Amino acid sequence: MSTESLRIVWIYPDLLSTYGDRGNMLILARRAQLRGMPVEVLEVRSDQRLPSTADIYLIGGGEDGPQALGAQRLLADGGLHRAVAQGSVVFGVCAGYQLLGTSFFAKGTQYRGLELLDFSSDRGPTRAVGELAGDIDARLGVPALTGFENHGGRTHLGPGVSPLARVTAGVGNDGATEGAWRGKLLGTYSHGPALARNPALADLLLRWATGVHQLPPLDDTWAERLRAERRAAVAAARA
Ligand SMILES: NC(=O)CC[C@H](N)C(=O)O
Repeated sequence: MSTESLRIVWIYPDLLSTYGDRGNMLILARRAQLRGMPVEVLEVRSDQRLPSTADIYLIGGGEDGPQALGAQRLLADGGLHRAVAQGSVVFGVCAGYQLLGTSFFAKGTQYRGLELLDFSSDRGPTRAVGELAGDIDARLGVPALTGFENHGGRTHLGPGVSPLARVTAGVGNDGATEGAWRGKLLGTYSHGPALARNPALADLLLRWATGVHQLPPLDDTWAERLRAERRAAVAAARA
């Protein structure tokens, strides 16, 4: 951790925050506080400089226009690249995931991404809308992914990244894999919000940020109920 407290930055809430993505910040802060960690949360708007010394950076989803603008601002700012070079954790959702790669499409135009992860995104034949589920890379030690997706993009992974999950319901990157990760950078198409629906993923980010490998367990009764309810909804939609 960079300072006494865990510093979480939410990047551009004015541009990138859909389908409950703000909940990711609330969940991370809460799960850290319940473990006795002091937390500082900073919301950085797109007209502000991005600090490069935070521990965790969150980027949410967005419409094509705000996504393109967000990527351009982040490239011009350079703060996120400096933070990544210093070992910060980054968690990107949907548009915030796509813009971590080399390129993406928005409103029919190809835009340069931040080139922090080895993948590119183009457009799919249809919009992917609905429940998204998958089995997460066993190396991450996190149970099955559950989320909600709504995107027109498809993402093609290069050899420099690993898929976050193998899809069991929905589309994710391309109908086979979902999300991507390398080092302490992780992206997903899951909204819902992703970290409320996948508390183990929130704890993975906290472990990466703090270097603490064993976090005290929390009472996840309500999260488990939500996960079971969503799993049942996916099964019912299939029946
Ligand atoms: N929900 C989102 O963030 C959408 C991302 C992107 N604009 C797409 O449609 O693929």
